[in-house]
Amino acid sequence: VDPPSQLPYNSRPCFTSSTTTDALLTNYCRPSYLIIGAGKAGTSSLYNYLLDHPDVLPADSKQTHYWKYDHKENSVKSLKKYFAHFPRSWEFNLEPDGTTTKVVGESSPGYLTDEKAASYIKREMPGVKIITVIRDPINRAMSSYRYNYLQMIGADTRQPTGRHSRRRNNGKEKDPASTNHYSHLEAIMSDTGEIISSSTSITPNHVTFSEFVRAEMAFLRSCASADTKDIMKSCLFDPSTLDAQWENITKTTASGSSKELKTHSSYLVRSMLGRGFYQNQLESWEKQHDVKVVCVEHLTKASGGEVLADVANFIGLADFDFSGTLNEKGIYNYGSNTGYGKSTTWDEFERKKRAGGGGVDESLRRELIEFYKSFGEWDHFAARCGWSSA
Ligand SMILES: Nc1ncnc2c1ncn2[C@@H]1O[C@H](COP(=O)(O)OS(=O)(=O)O)[C@@H](OP(=O)(O)O)[C@H]1O
Repeated sequence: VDPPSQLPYNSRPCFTSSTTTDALLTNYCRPSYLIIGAGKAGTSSLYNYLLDHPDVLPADSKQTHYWKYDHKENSVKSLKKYFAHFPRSWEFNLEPDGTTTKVVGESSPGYLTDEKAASYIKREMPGVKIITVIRDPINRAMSSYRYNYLQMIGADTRQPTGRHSRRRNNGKEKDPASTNHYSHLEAIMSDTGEIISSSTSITPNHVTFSEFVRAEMAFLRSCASADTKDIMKSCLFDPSTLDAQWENITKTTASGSSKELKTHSSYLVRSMLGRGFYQNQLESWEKQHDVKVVCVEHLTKASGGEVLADVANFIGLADFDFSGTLNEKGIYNYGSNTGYGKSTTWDEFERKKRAGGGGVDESLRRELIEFYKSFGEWDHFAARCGWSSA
């Protein structure tokens, strides 16, 4: 447990006429904490759990992705657009000197992969507390495969799950064949927990998990610079290397060209393993910010409350008893019950787990552990988070 922290901005998150010369920003308030990722590692749960603290106010949405997409504008007008996602000063119970114990935050998983975001955030919100939730990278990759690939290429029977799916059909009619096809797969996934990696016979035109990760391993091995092994810089930021990886998937999978590759979240699919290089991504953040790393494996019904108390302490909040939070709130964005504000009860979660399936084949898992080890990534967090190395 770290020593208690101070709230950012000397407890003055809001711009008042005495703290800003920019009339446009008056009464707007800055987030005091950002959950920067990792995607599919439990960011929705952490965001929603923290809202239990009486001094944490909700933003208008869990994620804005502002610092990833809009920061280039770099104008007061654009900043105002960002701060408009958060409550205004009158909701913060400001003291006459502008201080408050209340905070607001947001949770945009795309920030972690973007070292430029680290600098922009530092410039505009110095002292903001940075939180990352991480997860066994192989389980994270499987979750991403289901959500960013399987669901996206056939997201027809679901509620919208974010900006990607809202864009998906451009308002056009859905293809009835694909609706039937994937609703069948989804039914199988959610009802019986059938193993996805062996479901080729059900959906012969989708790329399997094993095909994806094998292609990505080959790609990352070939482009990561041998001495630094810095995969973020060498492999994931250059669109041309990503295109090469895409082609590689088509070449290396049997009848690859007839498989359905296109999805609106293609970047996320192309970096299913890459986004599990947590330490590599965190380096640029840790140089500039106070960073707290949380293992999702510790966010259990039994002891998740202590982890949350530690996170609250890190933000600078007053002590609060989170022991009932996880039990009450359940697990957010679980399995096919996707949605940043959608939760699944622990009983349901346990039932699905007992039903089994959907996991990663043992020998492939061993191969992936060796892969992460060869870059020095696995050993960084495996013991601390309790990832199974067997
Ligand atoms: N408390 C707790 N313990 C264990 N696992 C948990 C917990 N909370 C969320 N999760 C799992 O995290 C996955 C969702 O992650 P995110 O909310 O970050 O996804 S997203 O990137 O915002 O779409 C999603 O993983 P999958 O179910 O494997 O897809 C959730 O089940």
